[in-house]
Amino acid sequence: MLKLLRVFFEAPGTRPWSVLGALLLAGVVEGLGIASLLPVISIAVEDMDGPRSQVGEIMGDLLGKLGLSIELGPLLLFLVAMLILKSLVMFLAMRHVGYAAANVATEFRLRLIRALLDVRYRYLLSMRQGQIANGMAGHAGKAGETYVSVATFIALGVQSLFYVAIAFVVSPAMAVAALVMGALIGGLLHPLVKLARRSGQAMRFRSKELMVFLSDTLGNIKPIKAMARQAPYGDLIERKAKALRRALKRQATSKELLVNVQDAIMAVILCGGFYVVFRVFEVPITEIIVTGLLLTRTASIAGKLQKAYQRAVLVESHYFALSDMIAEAKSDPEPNPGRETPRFEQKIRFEDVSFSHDRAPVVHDLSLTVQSGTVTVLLGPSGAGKTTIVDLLLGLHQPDAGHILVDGTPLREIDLGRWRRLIGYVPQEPTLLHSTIRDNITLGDTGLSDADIMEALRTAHASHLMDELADGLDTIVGERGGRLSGGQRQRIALARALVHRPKLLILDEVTSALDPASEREVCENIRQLGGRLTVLAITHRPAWLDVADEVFEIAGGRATRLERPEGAASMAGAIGQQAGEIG
Ligand SMILES: Nc1ncnc2c1ncn2[C@@H]1O[C@H](COP(=O)(O)OP(=O)(O)OP(=O)(O)O)[C@@H](O)[C@H]1O
Repeated sequence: MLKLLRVFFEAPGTRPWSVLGALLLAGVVEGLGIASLLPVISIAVEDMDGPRSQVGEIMGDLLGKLGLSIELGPLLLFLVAMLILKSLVMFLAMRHVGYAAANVATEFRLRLIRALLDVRYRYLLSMRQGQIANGMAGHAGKAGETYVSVATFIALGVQSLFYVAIAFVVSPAMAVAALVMGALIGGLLHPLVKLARRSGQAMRFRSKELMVFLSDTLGNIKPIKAMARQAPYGDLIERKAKALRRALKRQATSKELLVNVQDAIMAVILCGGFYVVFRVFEVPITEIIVTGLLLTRTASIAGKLQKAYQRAVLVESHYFALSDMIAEAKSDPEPNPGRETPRFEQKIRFEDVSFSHDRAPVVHDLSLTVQSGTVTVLLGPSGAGKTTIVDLLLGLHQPDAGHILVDGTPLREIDLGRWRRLIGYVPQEPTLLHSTIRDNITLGDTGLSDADIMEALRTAHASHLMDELADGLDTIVGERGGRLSGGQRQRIALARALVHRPKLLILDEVTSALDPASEREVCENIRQLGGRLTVLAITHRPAWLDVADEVFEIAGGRATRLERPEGAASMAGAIGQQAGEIG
């Protein structure tokens, strides 16, 4: 219960106190309306001369102060006015709850994205994309639902509190009896509520598992189809889907059990309670009718209250799973202790750098130098550690030993944000956003003009692409850039890396999907940037040889500088040999 109250008061993007204030106001107004029933009923049964209840007295005084006489017409008008006012306040409060639910889902999604943008890179590597997608889509939507259920539960709770309070004033004995009945119902249903909670958690776990798996499936659909593995793969999916189906069935059972057992228990307890109360206590006729009405209404609200609680319990695990996901990501932010501003005017130096992802070292006592304004190429067999070296230079990983120096300043003393803003980076498998070419190149930076974009596209040998596409820069590239060829995707990714005029351009197998002629042109364009741009390229492609000033072979965790005594031909041989090893 406390956990659910936390949802109401702590959910992001909501105003709990104003909602609570409106709910209380609605309760007061409704209470006044109901209390005005007492004199109405007294008049109806012509009981005005008999003993009047305390509430009847109070209402009489209040209506007198408002200038209303204790007559049926004005009393009914007052009752109707109060009930309409209550509906209006309730509408405003619950509409606010609906808006707040939309805020909760959106705010959670934004918080998760922001947390992931700032998290330590190693943490991101350990997360599965499907898990994140599930958090964004499934959990966030359900978190909004959780909020609505909790707020509805609180609204009904406030309403029933007012009913019970009035019942107390009208007939304390009946009110006590009602409370005892409520406690009995709650106590008897508690095990079923626990069961519903457990089945909700199991369903969430299974559904997350299946979502992650389905999202991975989409990433693997091409090889599955290419090798005609649909049938066995379909069986695998079915086994996982069956586990979710079992969890859903258990959830359906516990839900229906709760609803129907609740109705049965309530019927028994209410009838029994009424029998005892009416036999033991002699209650005036007006009080019997009013408290009867109040308690019937309270019982119906208690039923709704129970359902809202049950709904909240079923979906709360999504809310807390997402909160935990965000808290976990926030608890592992990327370290950035450095304060120095890098200039990068001379060189980058790796000095005896060692690093391991797990236990086995990937980079071991590695030393190499990248001179500013040159093109440096890293070669090496697959898995040799080339991408890891680049990741170390980007500050995504920290060396276990040794130093990376930028113009003599250790990278760990340099502010990583400022350092990375000097870098243009194209990863091995560039993935484009499902958006326009403009968005893909600027990544949301509105300070970049179309002229900047076109210049970057020219350097990436992709400006002619704009003439071929009907919508030019506004062309939507499709999911993961699926509407473009592999080579076109790489060129857009290259333009993205060049558009903010970096000082250091890092290219990880960037021309691997290009035809030799396009590759030569890209290399030549990059060569022409020489002097004001330093290029560090991972490649197996001989075309890079013509533009490389330095070539390092990465093997056994170390870098060996390849000499160029016989000129380009021997280097081409070396690169060709590397490419052969990879192929
Ligand atoms: N996140 C990681 N966790 C554990 N091991 C990793 C991780 N990333 C890479 N490795 C391992 O580190 C080694 C070097 O990987 P890296 O990607 O740097 O090689 P590479 O030379 O760039 O290979 P390729 O040419 O195939 O891209 C490999 O053995 C790889 O399995």
